[in-house]
Amino acid sequence: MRLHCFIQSSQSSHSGLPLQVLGAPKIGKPCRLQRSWGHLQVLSCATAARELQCRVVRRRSDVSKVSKAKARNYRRQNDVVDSIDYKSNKISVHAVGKKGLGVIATSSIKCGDLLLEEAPLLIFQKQSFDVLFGDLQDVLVDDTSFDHWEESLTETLQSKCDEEVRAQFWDLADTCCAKDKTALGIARTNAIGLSDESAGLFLLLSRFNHSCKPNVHNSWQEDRGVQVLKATRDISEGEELCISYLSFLNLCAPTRERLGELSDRFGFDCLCEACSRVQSESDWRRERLSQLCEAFSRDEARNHATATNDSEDGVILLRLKKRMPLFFEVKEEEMSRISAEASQMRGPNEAKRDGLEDFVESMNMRDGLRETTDLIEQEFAGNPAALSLIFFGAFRRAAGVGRKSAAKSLAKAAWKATVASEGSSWRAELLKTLASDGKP
Ligand SMILES: C[S@@+](CC[C@H](N)C(=O)[O-])C[C@H]1O[C@@H](n2cnc3c(N)ncnc32)[C@H](O)[C@@H]1O
Repeated sequence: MRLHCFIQSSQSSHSGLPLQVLGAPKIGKPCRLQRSWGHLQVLSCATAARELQCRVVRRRSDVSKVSKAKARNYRRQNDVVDSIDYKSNKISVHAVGKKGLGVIATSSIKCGDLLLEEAPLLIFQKQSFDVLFGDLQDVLVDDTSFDHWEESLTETLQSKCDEEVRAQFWDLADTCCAKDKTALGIARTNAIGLSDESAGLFLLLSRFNHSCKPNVHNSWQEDRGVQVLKATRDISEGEELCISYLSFLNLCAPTRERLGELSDRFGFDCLCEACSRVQSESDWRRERLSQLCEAFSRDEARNHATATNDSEDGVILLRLKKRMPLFFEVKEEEMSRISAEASQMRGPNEAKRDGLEDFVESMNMRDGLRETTDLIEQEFAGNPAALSLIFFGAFRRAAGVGRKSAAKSLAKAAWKATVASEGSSWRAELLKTLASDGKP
């Protein structure tokens, strides 16, 4: 059953979801998002899609006058492309063949260049996760729930967003619907996990397609309320800019598994270069990388793989984790604990015996790191976000067994890689401190 059919057949009425309006976070000024969310937050829409070095350029002067209905059909009537063109001297939205629209480099870009900082248009709270990330069939089973969400979202957009932002929202891709777009279909296609507790929808970030060999890294910086996008390698003018919809550990799965995951969770057959080329060598390298990753960041790998139980909540959480494009999945509180532990590093004899001996036995850290960084170079063009994950895992291991000077060097390497992939985030700041004196 298609989503649009379902809407037409539904008779239920809107019972109203709690909504909150927030002022838009100011880029550059720290702002902590409110915790007392309703199901859905709407940030001030006039300024919701703030970008750095990137302004919205309207190629068609009549787009802001496009009604919702027209906006829904806009892409069909106009054969895709160019309804709205977000342009800066570095990035621009264009048609990229079968993938629909995508983001293209309009000039050459250096590794570590900041491409975009964007605040979310919508923030969804945990209660929305099943409708956003659950199986489409399950969402369609309960028509009351579907209508409830559809009407709530539509009304929110209508009442809280100006016409221009509404047109941009309705212009986003909706891969759930065969015919007319729905607000929920757009949200399901474009919403992105921010944490275990929230997801967001971004107007420009939504135009970035996925690649299993991404050249852009996006990180959610909660203290500033923005997604920060940075180039993970040098990029030539005209190249498509792609993020990863999968976490790093999932990117290390063999091609067939990745294709299955992307098809199951996102409903598309991946056309990226990594999935299109001859796969055997790449699959071998990724398999080896995932073994090494697991050794370096054993805890995160375990959480990532098993952060579920048989409950529905557990399954949704696991799906969310798998689609969070975070390479560096460590919470702020956990980082504080780690840094506190690191500041009191104990000698090897006092080190905990919970598997660390196995680790030291089975792996020569230096050789392991060299092999890992070589593989990341070959498979992911030296992606600094992947490197930061590895160096941070190695730092934790070294700190855990009391190898203080190795731990400091690894914290320094993790700090540099984090700055390259995220900028001066709180994680980078903490790593910098750990690299200098081991204390937060
Ligand atoms: C968040 S949107 C990305 C922007 C979208 N292409 C557009 O036209 O607005 C996600 C959708 O883009 C398409 N897409 C993204 N990455 C892709 C890839 N690697 N291969 C094929 N399709 C892709 C899929 O249809 C997917 O559901």
